[in-house]
Amino acid sequence: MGDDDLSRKTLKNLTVDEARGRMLAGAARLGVEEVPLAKALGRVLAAPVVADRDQPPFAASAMDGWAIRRADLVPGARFQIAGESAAGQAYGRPVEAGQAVRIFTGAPVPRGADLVVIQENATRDGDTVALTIDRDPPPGNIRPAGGDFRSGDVLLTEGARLDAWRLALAAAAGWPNLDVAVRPRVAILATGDELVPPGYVPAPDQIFESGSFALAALVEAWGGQATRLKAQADDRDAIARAVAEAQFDLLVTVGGASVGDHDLVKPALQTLGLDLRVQTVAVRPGKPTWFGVLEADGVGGRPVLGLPGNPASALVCAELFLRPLLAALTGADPGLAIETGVLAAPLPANGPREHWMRAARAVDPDGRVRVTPFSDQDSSLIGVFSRADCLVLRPAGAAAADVGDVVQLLPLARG
Ligand SMILES: Nc1nc2c(c(=O)[nH]1)N[C@H]1C(S)=C(S)[C@@H](COP(=O)(O)OP(=O)(O)OC[C@H]3O[C@@H](n4cnc5c(N)ncnc54)[C@H](O)[C@@H]3O)O[C@H]1N2
Ligand code: MOO
Repeated sequence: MGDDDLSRKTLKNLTVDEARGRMLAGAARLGVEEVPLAKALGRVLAAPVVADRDQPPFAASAMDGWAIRRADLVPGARFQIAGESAAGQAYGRPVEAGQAVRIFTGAPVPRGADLVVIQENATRDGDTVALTIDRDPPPGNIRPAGGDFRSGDVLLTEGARLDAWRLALAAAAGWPNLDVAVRPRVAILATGDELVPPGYVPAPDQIFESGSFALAALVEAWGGQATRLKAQADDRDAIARAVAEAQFDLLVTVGGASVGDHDLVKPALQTLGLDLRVQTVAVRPGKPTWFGVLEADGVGGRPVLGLPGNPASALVCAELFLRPLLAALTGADPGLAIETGVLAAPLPANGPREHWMRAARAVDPDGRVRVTPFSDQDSSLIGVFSRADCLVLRPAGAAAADVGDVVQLLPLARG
């Protein structure tokens, strides 16, 4: 067998890992741009965020009360009130022996003071205050300077996806703008004579197009900019024209991936110079999933992911392949966030294709995640998918499994 025959043969029936490896092989961050912090949600950091100041920048009071020198606190002690330290308005002088400074939560603790007595334990009388505590709070109700983070600390690393808490950390470190990966432009093309957009009147042999809506939503959630191209009929020239006119960094097609007479997406893209890298995958659902690179423009090639038309096939393979691709194109970790659970229902032995079953999770009173795969796993069922919150992995050739067996699962981010 020549090299060409060998490589062509091995494009078919690839394992999920092999297929993903081929898809990720040439995928790297597309570019970097600076965005204001308030616009950075969901973006992937292209440079670390480093603190250039301690937080808090001063020893700060954790409570509303009175700052004193701990050694002065003897039974029956009464203190001279020397002034006030509020958040944003520090008391400028040191606390002397026998003095107390009125202090509020978040305010700088004046030099000399090493204890804040909460105001519930104080009795003020004119210029003096009597203080008592029954229990000495170990850190003196004082938060040390740099207790949250210190100048020089790496707070967030390159490749981190910005969520609410990471944005708060960058803001707390004083960063108004962040360097982030450019969002890949992802064009989504549905194909099929039978498809009409929601809102149109379908002929009796037509159905409403749904795949591109779900895929666009996933692309946006996973850090890309989605454009839904106008769906095309099963027409090689029309498909090729639509792709040739579109602007994208990554093309995702849905439908027309299989071997039928009307499955024309690959042949259409081959007229545009498609270099096929994955032809089929040993996965259920989603066997006809394919991947290639459009090299017609001679600039290194733009990736194309071909998803099957069956909704469950398209959406399972989006999780397995599209999400990692988008991660790689933005410099984020392309790994799947696999978790484990125990089966709440028995499963039969699996066939030769790795099976990702639509399933629902629940947490036991004892804290174990129990997972129930839906009984009907047909790849056409949108209703089942809409009730799933995870995919259970059944490895190729897995033996029958019982209630209580541990399985791997991929959580779905539900709204
Ligand atoms: N002889 C064989 N037939 C089939 C094979 C095979 O290996 N040999 N594979 C089967 C598998 S597995 C799958 S999955 C499907 C997928 O094939 P296609 O990608 O070509 O999908 P279509 O034929 O275009 O559509 C399948 C199904 O999904 C509906 N569809 C398509 N696009 C959309 C959309 N955007 N929104 C909603 N629904 C969509 C379409 O109407 C069909 O019902 O092929 C098997 N056949
Ligand atoms: O792979 Mo198809 O997605 O089984 O129906």
